[in-house]
Amino acid sequence: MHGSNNDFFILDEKNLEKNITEDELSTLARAVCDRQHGLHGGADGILFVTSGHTGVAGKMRVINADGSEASMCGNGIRTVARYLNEKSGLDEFKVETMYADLEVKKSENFAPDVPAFDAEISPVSFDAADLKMHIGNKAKLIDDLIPELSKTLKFSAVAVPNPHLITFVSHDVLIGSELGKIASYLNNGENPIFPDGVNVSFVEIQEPKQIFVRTYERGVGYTNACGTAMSASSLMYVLLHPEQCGTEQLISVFNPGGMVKTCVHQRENGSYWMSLIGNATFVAEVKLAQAAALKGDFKHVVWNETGEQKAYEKFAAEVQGGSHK
Ligand SMILES: N[C@@H](CCC[C@H](N)C(=O)O)C(=O)O
Repeated sequence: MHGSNNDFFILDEKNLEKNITEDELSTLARAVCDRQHGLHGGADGILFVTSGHTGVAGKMRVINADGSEASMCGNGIRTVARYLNEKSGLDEFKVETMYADLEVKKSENFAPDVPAFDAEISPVSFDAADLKMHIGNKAKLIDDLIPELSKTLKFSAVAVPNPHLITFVSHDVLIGSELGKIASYLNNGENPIFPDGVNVSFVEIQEPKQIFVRTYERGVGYTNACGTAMSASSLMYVLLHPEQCGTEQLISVFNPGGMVKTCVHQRENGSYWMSLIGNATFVAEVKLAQAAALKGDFKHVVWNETGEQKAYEKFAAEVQGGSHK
């Protein structure tokens, strides 16, 4: 499945041949997601679906391509929402994630045969402790320089709740090599600023209420799109450019894999949350033996295409023609 071509394998615990250990889940993610030797060209991660606690339709765990676990995945939760919607028949329900039970609902199709879902992205925090960010004794970072990374770019850090570092750039910087340089350093596991890594996004404002987000993800690398990054970027856009866009206004967020819509909300207590609305595309139904998959042996995989990708590609080509990419 994918959201904006940010692709995943959904693995439902109910379909396992036998219980999987934490180490095996991580090994499986590395094996199936590998872009060279993985399953059908690999993926950005595994979304592990379990039943969850009372009051939710299911629980989503996010295992990155490198086997690490993330607290949230914005594009992923829409595909899990669709998966659970088709299993339960419910159009609106909650999904348990690492830190919160999040509201999801079926949305209007983005285009013919391009089903879409709307997901709550929350909780939001700017605190260095939540971000596991160490920049001197700074408690937060909003539109500020990090001289070790760049003499000119100003960064903002926000957890939604996975950590994001965001900077607004020109078109040339957006498509240049600086994102890769900065993000690979911050995700090398040795740097003192984000020792646990961080998702890094370069954002171009294309016109009022329209941005383009390019992301290098922790645990993955360059991705077609990152839903939490697009939500975090929308929040920073509203906070830093209130003259262009406020809360409760729809934002078109373009990315290398397509386009989503976001909306920033503020609760009475001042805290923020975002709606992330975008496609939830099922590419194929896949069957493979558990033991073979763990060894990275995909010779006997059964891969049945749904046929949905064609409609998505038509939609993506149309919307990308409409962005200023
Ligand atoms: N692609 C996701 C985010 C996945 C997790 C991320 N790599 C992390 O480690 O925080 C999204 O759509 O939000």
